[in-house]
Amino acid sequence: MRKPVIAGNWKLFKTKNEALALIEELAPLVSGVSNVEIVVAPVFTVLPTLPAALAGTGISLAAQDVFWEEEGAFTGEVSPRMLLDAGASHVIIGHSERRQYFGETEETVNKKVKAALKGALVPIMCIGETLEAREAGDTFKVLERQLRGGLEGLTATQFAPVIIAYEPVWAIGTGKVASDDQAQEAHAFIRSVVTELFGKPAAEKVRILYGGSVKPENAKGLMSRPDIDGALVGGASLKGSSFASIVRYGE
Ligand SMILES: O=C(CO)COP(=O)(O)O
Repeated sequence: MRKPVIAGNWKLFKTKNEALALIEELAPLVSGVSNVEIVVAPVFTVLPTLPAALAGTGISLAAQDVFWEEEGAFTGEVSPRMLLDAGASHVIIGHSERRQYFGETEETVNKKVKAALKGALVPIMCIGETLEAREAGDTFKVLERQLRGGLEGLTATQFAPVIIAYEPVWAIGTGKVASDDQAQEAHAFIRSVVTELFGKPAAEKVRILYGGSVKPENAKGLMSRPDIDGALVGGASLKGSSFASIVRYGE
């Protein structure tokens, strides 16, 4: 059995005090949840503020990006070691917003995934097709390219901690969630590519999260599909009540 992961990507929202207020609201609402892994991903500057507030809540901390070098003359970047130092255990890599606005490519995603693993961080590697690619019938082609590129050079053992997030770009922030069938179809395909790359045991173990307009109303339907092992939530993670409802989708 794969333990589901519900992760909140706060994107470019929440200052320190706003983040602390959100955790104060969220923590009691998810206390006692042990069948789901809960992760929140604030901006870099907020990371070191949260470990004290998260202690004993069972909620893990993720960064939204990472650089692949450990240290050096790389102005503006943050390394895996520094994320660990700030209290993060996970890191989102290759989000479509980074691919779209900040020149992230399969090659940079691959370097970041490898650096995160080497630095003992759990990578949450994001992939997903644009509307254009879906309409052209290229969804699987894009997903396969992003998977093979992002995971290139890893052994099955190295791959083991990786979490994959399928986020169709057309569903992000649009309110247009993928149907349960569309998401399941993509997730099953992703698992089949992981089987080819790393073998069946790795594919059976890997958690594949769905992201794109996940809300309390649609979480349960998505999560009931066999290959959907969690959610990467944007907008609905910014409020304690809605994020907690998604975490408690099964109740
Ligand atoms: O990009 C996302 C999470 O990483 C999804 O964002 P929304 O839930 O706001 O659509």
